[in-house]
Amino acid sequence: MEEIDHLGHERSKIEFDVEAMKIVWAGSQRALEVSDRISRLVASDPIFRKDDRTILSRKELFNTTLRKSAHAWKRIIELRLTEEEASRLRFYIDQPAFMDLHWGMFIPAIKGQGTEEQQKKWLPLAYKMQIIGCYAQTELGHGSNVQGLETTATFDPKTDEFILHSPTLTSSKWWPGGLGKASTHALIYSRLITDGQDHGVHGFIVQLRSLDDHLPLPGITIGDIGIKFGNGAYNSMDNGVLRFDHVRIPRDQMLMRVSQVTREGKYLQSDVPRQLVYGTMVYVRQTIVSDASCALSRAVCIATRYSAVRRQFGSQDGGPETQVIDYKTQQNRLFPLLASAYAYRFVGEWLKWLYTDVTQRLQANDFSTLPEAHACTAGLKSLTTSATADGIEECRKLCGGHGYLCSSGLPELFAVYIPACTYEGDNIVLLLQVSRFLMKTVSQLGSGIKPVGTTAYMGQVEHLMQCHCDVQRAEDWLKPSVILAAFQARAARMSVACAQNLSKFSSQEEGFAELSADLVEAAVAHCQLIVVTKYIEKLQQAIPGKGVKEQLAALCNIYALSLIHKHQGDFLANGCITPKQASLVNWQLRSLYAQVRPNVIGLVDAFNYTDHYLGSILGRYDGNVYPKLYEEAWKDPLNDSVVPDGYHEFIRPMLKQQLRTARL
Ligand SMILES: CCCCC/C=C\C/C=C/C/C=C\C/C=C\C/C=C\CC/C=C/C(=O)SCCNC(=O)CCNC(=O)[C@H](O)C(C)(C)COP(=O)(O)OP(=O)(O)OC[C@H]1O[C@@H](n2cnc3c(N)ncnc32)[C@H](O)[C@@H]1OP(=O)(O)O
Ligand SMILES: Cc1cc2nc3c(=O)[nH]c(=O)nc-3n(C[C@H](O)[C@H](O)[C@H](O)COP(=O)(O)OP(=O)(O)OC[C@H]3O[C@@H](n4cnc5c(N)ncnc54)[C@H](O)[C@@H]3O)c2cc1C
Repeated sequence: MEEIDHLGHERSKIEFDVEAMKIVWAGSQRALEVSDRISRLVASDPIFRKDDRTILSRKELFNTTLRKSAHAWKRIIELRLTEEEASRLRFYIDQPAFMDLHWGMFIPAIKGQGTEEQQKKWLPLAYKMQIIGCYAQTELGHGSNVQGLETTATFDPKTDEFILHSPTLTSSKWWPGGLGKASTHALIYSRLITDGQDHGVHGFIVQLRSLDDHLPLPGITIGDIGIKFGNGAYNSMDNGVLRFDHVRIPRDQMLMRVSQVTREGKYLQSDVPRQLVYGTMVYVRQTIVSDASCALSRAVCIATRYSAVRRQFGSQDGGPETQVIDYKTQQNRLFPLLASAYAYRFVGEWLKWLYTDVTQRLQANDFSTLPEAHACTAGLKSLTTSATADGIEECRKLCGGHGYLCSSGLPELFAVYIPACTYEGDNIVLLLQVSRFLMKTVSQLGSGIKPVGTTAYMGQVEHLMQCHCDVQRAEDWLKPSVILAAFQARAARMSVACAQNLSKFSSQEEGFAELSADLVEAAVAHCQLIVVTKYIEKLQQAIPGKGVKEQLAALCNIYALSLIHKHQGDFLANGCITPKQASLVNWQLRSLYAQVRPNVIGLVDAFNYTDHYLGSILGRYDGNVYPKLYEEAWKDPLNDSVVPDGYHEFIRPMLKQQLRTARL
């Protein structure tokens, strides 16, 4: 049967080169080729099917995780996939699994915190999957406050061993992914005690399960922590609980790049900063920013295609009703999310560069950029995941009732995504780290230390405190210099106001506690400025392809102006813009929406997602929504029988009872 493209009319209107945009989104021609090839490989392999995920029991679901992971690993070896291809394979399989923590945290932690000797011993085993590792930091009683962890690792000089122990219930490790059922080893974060002295939290490699029969080793109690939010979703992951009862490990299993314990039990600290113990979190937070663009773009792709298919009201003379995407309210909700997906893509690319740069510097013992790398990864992780979680839910609402069906793909996407606001650092806790960094920057302004990198704008603080926005007409809001000046003035004024208010308290800590809500808002303003700046810098590069740069520029303006509109309270209260200028923002936004409207299907096609990856009937590439929704409904297990299983036991007696009552 001939396939009809129900979105063909939309595609015929596109004014830019979609293939060229695909390259921009993927990062390079080669990255697009890899992505395209691997996504098709996954889509065509029945073991990677995922359409039944929301109706599987927890055990069945976990079993598919094991099957998919083992099959993926087999394919990686058979096809000799490169690291980049393997990571694409993981992405398109699209099921959280213990492998994520093994490759995403266990291995990076050994690389970042292990000595050369330790890396030589453990990495080959981990790379060949002869051991499976997880990252066990969080405890039942403490997650955000890492310094508050209670697990102890006490050195015993008699045997040259550490004794791992969980002294209280709240010291039980709780949450680590892969810990519950799959991992054989863990990187355990615990307090190091030598000679009765507590040296704070350090990392230790600990074997948990036998490599022969997978049973827990003596002294170890271990299991899964239970069902999490939503059907399917993150329940494919075995987040675990773990307790130690005086478990002994050799001394050389403490990761010793940052500090060491000698054979005699002496504690030594190298000149590497203590914060490197937190280095793996910096690495993962950076990856989470790029992941945000993927999750948001996926939801936006579904909502955009469906909004072009869906029609409500407005039929003239019996003609078709209006496509819901043509309602200005729909555009005002959807297009800023589309723009955000592109914005997070570009800031994610930049953050990856920043992380690579700081890693190279660390290897050369240059620690100067570590505080900025920490602030940027923490802040952007927080900003992008919060906006993405809200954005996915908005996309569900943009799809009306059908968005609530699991077959829309949106409920599972939302459920799997929202913990990103919590894991790798609660978003508020992370923004408070950014605000500490900002307050330090402001306090050093008079001391001759020139702010650099993402805080360089603070160097012009005197100008930023009194400058006036130059906008007279709506089109003036299209000038990058005008947008940047407004965002810089807002961020600087909010930070300076916080610093001034902090100085009114007798202690810094008291001030921080009291003003934390304002400090968080200042941190958000700073992070939004980073995203806007990096997008504008991206547009200064050569971007080939007919109309591609124009579309990206329109989206950049939508991103920035929709933020000014949303946060106009900040901009107005701090005198960065006038009420008249705020209203011109809306005029300009409407005109930008009209400019991108014919191109939105092209802009989501450029993500190059397969129907398998999208996992959504509403987001199908061909827009053939209604017949497929109808077909899908009949596949529900409830429809296996015409009369439901409980009819004779429950419904029939009720009906008969009513009949008898009625006769009475
Ligand atoms: C089948 C295919 C196979 C192939 C597969 C291939 C690839 C797969 C790859 C997979 C995917 C890749 C990656 C993804 C992996 C996983 C992601 C998915 C799931 C997520 C799993 C979740 C894991 C976790 O959640 S782990 C636990 C995370 N926990 C936290 O984040 C805790 C948050 N708390 C903290 O970070 C800290 O406690 C704190 C809040 C920062 C406070 O710390 P404290 O020491 O008390 O600090 P302060 O006193 O405030 O500060 C002291 C000083 O230090 C500075 N600081 C703080 N942190 C850092 C840091 N990280 N780096 C540098 N500096 C830091 C701070 O600013 C201060 O500085 P100052 O003294 O100058 O002011
Ligand atoms: C799906 C998932 C997977 C995870 N995987 C892992 C893993 O693999 N390994 C691992 O070690 N951990 C893992 N975690 C744990 C995760 O890292 C922690 O849950 C996270 O760091 C938040 O810590 P918490 O749970 O202690 O939250 P809490 O700190 O208890 O937060 C509770 C509330 O208190 C607020 N709050 C806390 N401190 C402050 C403060 N100083 N100022 C203002 N407000 C504050 C928070 O904003 C939040 O609203 C995972 C968690 C989840 C949900």
